[in-house]
Amino acid sequence: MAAPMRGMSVLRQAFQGLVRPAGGQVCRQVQHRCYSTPGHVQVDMNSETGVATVRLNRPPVNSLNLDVLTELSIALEKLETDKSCKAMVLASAAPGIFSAGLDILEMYQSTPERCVAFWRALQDAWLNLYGSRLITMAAIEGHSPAGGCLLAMSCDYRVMAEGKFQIGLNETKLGIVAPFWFTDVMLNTIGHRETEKALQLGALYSAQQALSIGLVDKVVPLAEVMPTVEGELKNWLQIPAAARVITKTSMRKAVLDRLRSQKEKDAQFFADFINRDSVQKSLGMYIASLQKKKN
Ligand SMILES: CC/C=C\C/C=C\C/C=C\CC/C=C/CC(=O)SCCNC(=O)CCNC(=O)[C@H](O)C(C)(C)COP(=O)(O)OP(=O)(O)OC[C@H]1O[C@@H](n2cnc3c(N)ncnc32)[C@H](O)[C@@H]1OP(=O)(O)O
Repeated sequence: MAAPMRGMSVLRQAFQGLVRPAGGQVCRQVQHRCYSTPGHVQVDMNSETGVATVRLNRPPVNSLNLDVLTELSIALEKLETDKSCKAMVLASAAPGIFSAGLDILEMYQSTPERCVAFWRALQDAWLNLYGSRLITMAAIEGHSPAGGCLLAMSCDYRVMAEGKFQIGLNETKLGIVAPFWFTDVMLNTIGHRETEKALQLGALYSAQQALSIGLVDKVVPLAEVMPTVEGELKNWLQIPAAARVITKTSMRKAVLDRLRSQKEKDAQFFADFINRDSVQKSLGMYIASLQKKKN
């Protein structure tokens, strides 16, 4: 195993295949490169098709903490600069869940410094995903509330499993407020009227309801989600890449620039907002209600 290089995090080196982290695997084959680390984001690059599958892997519910968001950002950056990569499928390695959204424990009784670091990691992951040159598709094989919904909406296309799973920005139900850039992405996805209702109510939609308002693009049985994504990708891959990328960039630029121009202010605002007594009280009650559900 190569020794870690100075000035470069072990995590980043692991993703670049330079070190083999303890307990992890870095496998290189002719057609597939899998970057499997003890971390929470698995990347499988098919070099024959140019399609990478990125799986969130933080059981039980893929809640997004500082580590997951940092790993996701690094994985996306790496794929962005990989000339052989044309498309990325965002999926989950945990059954029944896409992502439960932000890790609520990162927002509850945390320090202001940790809150700022956590929020910066979320901003970077989102900027990398929403601003990606790649074709991005979400394979939603389970629940996808809040931050999970943000990730899915930030892709170019969404296929969701039918059944009991729900998707939506439910922040108000936790006593918190969807940040402006979450709102912007939802506005771009389902339009003003539906967003206004969805955000005020903190609505969580079934797959069929989500389809009817345009929050997802296709609903299929669970086992068909991945094959459907792969089929749809074939259409997208036929479009000349430069024309598609310019179109995507021009449509998303204003929303991306809005956050880019005020990242630090946004992070400070989050830390201040989340540490308000009233917000902490709401979060505490929400955490208790999640635990009570089980008893
Ligand atoms: C004026 C102001 C203007 C602007 C605002 C400025 C700033 C913005 C401020 C704040 C915005 C912050 C944005 C937040 C976005 C988010 O993503 S918040 C997270 C919201 N997520 C949820 O509400 C999901 C909650 N979870 C569930 O509903 C269920 O767990 C789910 C349906 C996903 C799965 O159900 P099930 O399979 O039955 O699993 P369990 O419920 O049994 O859960 C298993 C264990 O996981 C724990 N858990 C679940 N979700 C989370 C989570 N998001 N974070 C941390 N932990 C989670 C759950 O408690 C169980 O733990 P246990 O086994 O009991 O220890």
